[in-house]
Amino acid sequence: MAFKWLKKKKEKTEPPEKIEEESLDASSADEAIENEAAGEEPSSDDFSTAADEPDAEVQDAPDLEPEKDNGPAEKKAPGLFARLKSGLSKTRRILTTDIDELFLGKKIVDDDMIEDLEELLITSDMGVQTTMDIMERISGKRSRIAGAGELKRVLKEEILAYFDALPEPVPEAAAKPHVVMVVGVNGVGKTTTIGKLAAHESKKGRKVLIAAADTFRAAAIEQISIWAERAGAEIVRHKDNADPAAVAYDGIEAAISRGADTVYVDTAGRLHTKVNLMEEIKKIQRTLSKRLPDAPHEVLLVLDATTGQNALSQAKMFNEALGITGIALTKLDGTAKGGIVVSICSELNIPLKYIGVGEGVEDLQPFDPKQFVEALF
Ligand SMILES: Nc1nc2c(ncn2[C@@H]2O[C@H](COP(=O)(O)OP(=O)(O)OP(=O)(O)O)[C@@H](O)[C@H]2O)c(=O)[nH]1
Repeated sequence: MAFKWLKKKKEKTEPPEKIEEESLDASSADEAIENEAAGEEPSSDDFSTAADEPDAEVQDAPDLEPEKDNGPAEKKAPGLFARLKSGLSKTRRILTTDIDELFLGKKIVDDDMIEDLEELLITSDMGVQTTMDIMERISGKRSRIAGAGELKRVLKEEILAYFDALPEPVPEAAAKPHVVMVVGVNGVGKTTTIGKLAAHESKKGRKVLIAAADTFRAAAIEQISIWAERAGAEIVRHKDNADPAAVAYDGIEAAISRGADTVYVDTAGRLHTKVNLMEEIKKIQRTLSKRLPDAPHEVLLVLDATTGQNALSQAKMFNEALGITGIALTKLDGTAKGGIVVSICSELNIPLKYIGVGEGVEDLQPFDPKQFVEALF
């Protein structure tokens, strides 16, 4: 494909900023769908009223009010899907509206339509390579595509094929304690993701311990302590600027002696291009395996969807350094570029485990390929 649309791009009347603004309205419209979701409790996502700062270095979880039951699974599922749809509304608005428009006044897929579709996929951040790949396969099927609905169905099929080809994720209950080291660049949502995962685990009755190994930023220890308290998890923390590997070691030690099921190791955000910081994180990983062979069982890389294709280079470098076993992709609700999910799955051979579609606890969801494509188109 020659990407002829690049030449035409300047002629377009609607700049991306405009699309984002309009999409905000779509987002609120989708909240209505969410509210309709049968029997769903709103998630408790206000963490501003946190309890006092803990003073002991190793702390027990406080007794918290048990969380409200969201009802039986069959009630919960539509609620989660509605959240997913709501979170992906910016991307969906671009993909579906524009695909519908492609077919206005036309009955068959012509060359112009192929070019426009190519542009659409690139705009949603599916990446050049993945887009070319998809377009080649769609071109081969164009005689069978007679309308927008059929085109969306074929696109869903093609995208699902990437998801199906991914390796199986690490099973969660295989080791006790199951040690999860959480890594990523600054501000992608590592701490928040740990907080949400810890809350889910605790809710399932599993004993969770968090090692606050992000000792670089004073506020980070406070932030993770608040999440731990909220989730009913225990926390191991040292003073600011302590050796993060020592915190990680003490975390595993405490988890073994207390019979914790899962340990999350929070690490400081670091640029994947800074050699010394990448060496530091490798040291944390080695230290974990010294105390517990095979640990960390999971190296979870958190990526921010709003950074687009840059997320791919982050993933490649973290993977080279540590061997990433799973990805959590956050902030899909903040972008019209949700196509990055497809790009990540097609270009990296790493399971996408979780996606973040909002700030509430329930907005971090296990990645479900079928639900994702349904929510996308
Ligand atoms: N809208 C939205 N915001 C999110 C999501 N996940 C995380 N955030 C927000 O992203 C911001 C940064 O999250 P943190 O968890 O502090 O990020 P971090 O990676 O731990 O940051 P550092 O420790 O500084 O590297 C916070 O304001 C979170 O609420 C998401 O899925 N959607």
